[in-house]
Amino acid sequence: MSRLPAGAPIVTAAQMRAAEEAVFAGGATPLALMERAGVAVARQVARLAAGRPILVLAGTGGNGGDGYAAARLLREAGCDVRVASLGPPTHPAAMTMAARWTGPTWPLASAASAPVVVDALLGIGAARPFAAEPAAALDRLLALADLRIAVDLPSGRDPGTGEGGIQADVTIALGALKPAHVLGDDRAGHVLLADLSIPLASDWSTLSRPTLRPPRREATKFTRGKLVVVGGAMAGAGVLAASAALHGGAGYVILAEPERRDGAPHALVRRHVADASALATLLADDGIGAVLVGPGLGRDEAAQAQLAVVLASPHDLVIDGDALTLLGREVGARIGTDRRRVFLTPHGGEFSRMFTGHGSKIAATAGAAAASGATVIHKGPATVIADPSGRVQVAADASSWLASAGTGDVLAGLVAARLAAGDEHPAETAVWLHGRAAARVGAGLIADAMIPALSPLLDRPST
Ligand SMILES: NC(=O)C1=CN([C@@H]2O[C@H](COP(=O)(O)OP(=O)(O)OC[C@H]3O[C@@H](n4cnc5c(N)ncnc54)[C@H](OP(=O)(O)O)[C@@H]3O)[C@@H](O)[C@H]2O)[C@@H](O)CC1
Ligand SMILES: [K+]
Repeated sequence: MSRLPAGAPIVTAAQMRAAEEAVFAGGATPLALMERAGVAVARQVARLAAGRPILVLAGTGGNGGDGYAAARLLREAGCDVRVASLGPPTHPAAMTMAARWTGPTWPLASAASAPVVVDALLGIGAARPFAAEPAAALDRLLALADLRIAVDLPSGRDPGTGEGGIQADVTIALGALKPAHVLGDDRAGHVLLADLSIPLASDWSTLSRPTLRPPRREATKFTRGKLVVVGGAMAGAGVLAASAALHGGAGYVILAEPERRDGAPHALVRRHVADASALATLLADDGIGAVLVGPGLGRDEAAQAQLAVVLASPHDLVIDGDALTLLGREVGARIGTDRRRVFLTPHGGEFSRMFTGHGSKIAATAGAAAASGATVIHKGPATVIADPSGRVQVAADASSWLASAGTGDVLAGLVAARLAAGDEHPAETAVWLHGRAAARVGAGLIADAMIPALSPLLDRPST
């Protein structure tokens, strides 16, 4: 997945159409808007084709209209362009664009391929799978291409969920990103966003770059963020989370462990907490900024008792791993968000054990946040962060090397550190730091290696 623009709105197909209607109500014509799309597509295709012959596959709707417009502009610019048509356009503006195209045109079934194929068959209006004949022609034409550029969406991809569609190398998103550009598999390839000057308002966006500031001059280790990480049966998970919290900006991190252990990092304050009542005593401290529970916790009775103590404490919470599974469907009833902030960090399996999600990953996560009153950080190739107010940010371009043991513990520690340190957007900052640290470590990363990569990011947030 490509590096997407930060803080870019993500809209549903319905929101996109409503935004277009508002532009038309303001006086622009559908033909003028389609021409803008054609200009944006032609510019990118010319750059990417770099002189190679181009075949534009044109559908019958608005997406096809964009294709005819781009084909004309590319031909006027001196490119070698042909069109393969799915059939006569039915969309009024597309009919005009097809009439303005005077270059060579073949039916899809009998067209020869080209090194660069531009897929302008279906965009947000894809209504059903292709019939057998166009599907076979499409397979043949795409198989012979060196570069496959999709206009707006890879044809057949569900705009809302990112499921299905042809395999593209590059997708030019028109006007705004849709969920299909950030969710699902890699079939959209490298996503480019073409600005068509369509005003948009959305609660959903790609992840924003965080504002990171050094500690205040008068800060102490305690005011910078005092965090308790509740460790459990798997000692390494707690240490990873606590270490990430230290390197992620918390001033004082206590790792509460069921057994006496020591070792690096020595800046970590280790407390032996033999049972739930000892944990309750430790948590009876107003100076605690946040508590993290879940990494390596286990799922036995002792874990249940620890979790109950954490939930009974008044502190802001980050709940991860086994603790999420222990909460299951009761999560909303048990966490109590009226007097504190709660952050849940499930991967897909944990999410489905807690919530009955509907619709796309974005919609399901937003629904989970609204239902539970917590901020939900739904991890995966696209990590969706939804808060109870309906605000959603999506981090879709993280390294696939993050699919590795312990990286979730690092993320949970980071969220907890930012929460304890008073960051206004702890989830967003943590996910951003996590993604950037992974990028710095690169191929073959292990979770331990991400931790030293975190601190430099606090100093140079723009890298
Ligand atoms: N957003 C913007 O601001 C702008 C958007 N613009 C562009 O408009 C696009 C949306 O246009 P759209 O609404 O006409 O839908 P689109 O994707 O062309 O598909 C509908 C057509 O495909 C057909 N069809 C459907 N399924 C099919 C199948 N399986 N097999 C075969 N045919 C099938 C369907 O036919 P029907 O179902 O009526 O038989 C209908 O003709 C958008 O993605 C963007 O590219 C720009 O022009 C301007 C600015
Ligand atoms: K397309």
